[in-house]
Amino acid sequence: MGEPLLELERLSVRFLLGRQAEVRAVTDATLQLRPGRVLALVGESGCGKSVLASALLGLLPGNAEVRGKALLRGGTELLSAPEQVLAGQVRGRVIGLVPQSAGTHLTPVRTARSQLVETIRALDGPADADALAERVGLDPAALDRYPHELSGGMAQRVALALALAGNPQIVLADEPTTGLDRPLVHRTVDLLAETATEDRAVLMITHDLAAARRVATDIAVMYASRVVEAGPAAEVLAEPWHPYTAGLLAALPDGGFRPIPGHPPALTELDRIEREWGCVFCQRCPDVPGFPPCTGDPELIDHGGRWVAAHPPC
Ligand SMILES: Nc1ncnc2c1ncn2[C@@H]1O[C@H](COP(=O)(O)OP(=O)(O)OP(=O)(O)O)[C@@H](O)[C@H]1O
Ligand code: NI
Repeated sequence: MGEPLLELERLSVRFLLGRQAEVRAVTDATLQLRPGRVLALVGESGCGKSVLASALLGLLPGNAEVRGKALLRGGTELLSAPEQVLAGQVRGRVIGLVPQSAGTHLTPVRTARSQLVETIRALDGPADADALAERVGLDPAALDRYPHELSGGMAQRVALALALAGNPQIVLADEPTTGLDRPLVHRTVDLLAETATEDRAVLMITHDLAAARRVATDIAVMYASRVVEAGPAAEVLAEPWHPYTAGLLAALPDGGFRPIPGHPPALTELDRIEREWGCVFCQRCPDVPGFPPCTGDPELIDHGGRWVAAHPPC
């Protein structure tokens, strides 16, 4: 496997809310994104996925406290890089973003083409608008439409073309399939997966485990700010080691529609919960039978390329 394009080392984000209240949104996230790979970052709403993405792009609000490292191949450390570097060298050029609800990010009064051409120009992109359209499976003639004239699937393709305009090595897609019907979910994630090539990787943030199963080569499962399990997607999804991953799978239609009882803890309570219980999932853990007891250690441990916290394989 190639050298990682992006390596996160203990990336942590806290939001300071005043009066000593803190939201622990991301805790010690350690991940590698390698060329040719599609890494799905999955987990329930509110577990910290989008905050992690915003941290990489330098788009967090002023009350965020960020720790750890996010190293790009070539040496740039994103978390300490000045805004000038992120704006001029990283966003769009090394990391292309496919935003949630793609259509709403397009300017309504201009054609898709004029927006794509402008983006290509601003990023000194190597491909022209028609070539980018072809690459994402869009008829170049559709670029001459206004956003309201594009179907949901076309708008997704335009968004992906915009993300690819600066020929980035990393495509970061935050919930690219929200609000789409199943066939369109499939088309969108397939298209994303196709952009992962020998020199490019995709980081796909989603709570849609079925979409992740369809295209991800690697998966990282987040719960209450922490990555609790990570590894090759096929292995993790066929035989999860963490009871939370198992719980997510059981909640899928083909897993029997059995949602995990209870709710994730409030992110303001995580410090206390970890002091008391060791692991943030323990309060819901006993509800998943058939797993060895929790060690109470929230650290993600590497077992030969598969990573799991608190629940080592037996
Ligand atoms: N500026 C902020 N100040 C305080 N808390 C914040 C701020 N931004 C986000 N949060 C909190 O951080 C937590 C993680 O949010 P995040 O958006 O990363 O979740 P997510 O996993 O992406 O969920 P979803 O699937 O709903 O997008 C949430 O509890 C959210 O309320
Ligand atoms: Ni546990």
